[in-house]
Order: sequence, then structure tokens, then C-alpha cells
Amino acid sequence: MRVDVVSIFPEYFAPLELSLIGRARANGVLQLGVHDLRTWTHDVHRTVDDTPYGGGPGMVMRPEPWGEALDALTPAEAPPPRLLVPSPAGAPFTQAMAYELAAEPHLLFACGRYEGIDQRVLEHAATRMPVTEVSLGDYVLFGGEVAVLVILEAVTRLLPGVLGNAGSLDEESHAHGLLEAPIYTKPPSWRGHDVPEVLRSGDHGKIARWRREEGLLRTAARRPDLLDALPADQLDKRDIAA
Ligand SMILES: N#Cc1c(-c2ccc3ccn(Cc4ccc(CN5CCCC5)cc4)c3c2)n[nH]c1N
Repeated sequence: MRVDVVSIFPEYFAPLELSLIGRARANGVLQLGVHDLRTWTHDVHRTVDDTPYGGGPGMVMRPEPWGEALDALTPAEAPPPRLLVPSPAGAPFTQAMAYELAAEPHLLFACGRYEGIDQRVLEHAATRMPVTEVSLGDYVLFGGEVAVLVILEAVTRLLPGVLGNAGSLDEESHAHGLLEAPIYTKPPSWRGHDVPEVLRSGDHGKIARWRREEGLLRTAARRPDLLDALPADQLDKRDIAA
């Protein structure tokens, strides 16, 4: 997968040299390009923002540099990338979207700052490539960079060969639409707290049932909205102890 990121703070993406994403890049699973938007400015002050039409707080990112940047990162001879624009007004980023993005050959991220990017940039880009405005959640950040780090981590871990034990993808939260069960390791007793006996029983059927029940209980307590979204055949409400 090829990923290009455009930002006025390219140094935000230094962490992508580390850990499993760094290894994915070294293995060629992920090709990452980070670009400074100011590369595509032409004035002495390298200006990327201006005042908002219609008034209002803050500044808006000018369309010209963005237009040139997206042109430069959208090769004419290859299929167009999917453009992702983090925004407080975006569609919620979910594990389902992470799976969808992990299947894309080329992602292009536009990191806004200030009060956002002139809307015409997205309108024009949409005439050439798929454009998705995406939001991490209902709170306001300073810009899109943190969102790109989150999205890139969620997507990269789904790429083939990135996670050593592919099985771990099956059992994690949101893989089956539920939260995962509690997890434990040695010692069997620690400060008076014991590991649930069933997990040390060696009975894999009982362990699987225990984990599903614990996941249901957690989901009912912390994320009842996920239960409502489960397909009817996957949940019998009686599964959840009162
Ligand atoms: N993903 C994600 C995000 C973001 C996010 C993503 C990208 C940018 C680019 C700039 N900002 C800052 C900002 C701040 C306030 C406003 C609202 N203003 C009201 C009047 C005109 C705009 C717009 C943007 C961003 C924030 N925040 N929260 C998420 N889950």
C-alpha cells in the first residue's frame, strides 16, 4: 500500500519510523511519503492561510497550495488515490472503515489546520478521485495530523504480515462487533487477584464461551449501542446475564 500525507507539520509523522509501522515500511508492505504543504507555495512568506469569507473565527487554508499538492501526488498514469480529509465534520472513523481502507492501493491524506481547508479543494478533488471526510470522534483537535496517525495505525495493522499472529485480529474488540473479554497472563495469583479458573482449565470450548459471555457483558455495560447494531442472529439477549 502507498500512502502520501500532506501537512504543514510533517515532523508530526516522525513516529511512523517506529515499531510495527516502521517495520511495515522497511518490509515494503507500506510505502509512505510525507510532504510539506508549503512546498507548493510561491510567496516569500510561504502563505497557506487567509481570512474566512463571511467572517467567523480563525483562518482558512488557501485552495491554491492544496490544489498543486494534490495534483503532484495524483499520478496521471495510475489509478487515482483515495483522498482522506480528517475533519470534525467528517464521517466517524470505525474498524469497518479501517478494513475498507486497508484494501486500497493508494491513500492520500490532507491534514488541515486553522479552521480547515477551503471546501473547493475537496469539491475539485472529487472530480478526479474518491474523497472521504473522516472524524475520529465528537471532540475538536487542532488539526488533522493526530487523526492521520490514528487512522494509519488502525489500517497498517490490518495489512498482511504486519501483525505476527494473524489470529489476534479475530478476537480483538470490534472484530465481531463486540468488545473483547478481559485478558490475563502469569502469575496465576497477583496481590490477591486470581486469574479466572476457566482460563487455566485447558477446556477450549469453555474458554471460548467464557470469553464471548464476558465480551457481551462488557459491551452491554460500556457500549450498548454496539449490541443494537449486532445482526439479530448473532445475539440472543438472553445471552447476557441480568
Ligand atoms: N479527524 C478529526 C477531528 C478534528 C480535526 C481534523 C482536522 C482539522 C483541521 C483543522 N482543525 C481544527 C478545527 C477546529 C474547529 C473547527 C470548527 N470551526 C467552527 C467554525 C469553522 C470551523 C474546525 C477545525 C481540525 C480538527 N477535530 N476533531 C476530530 N475528531
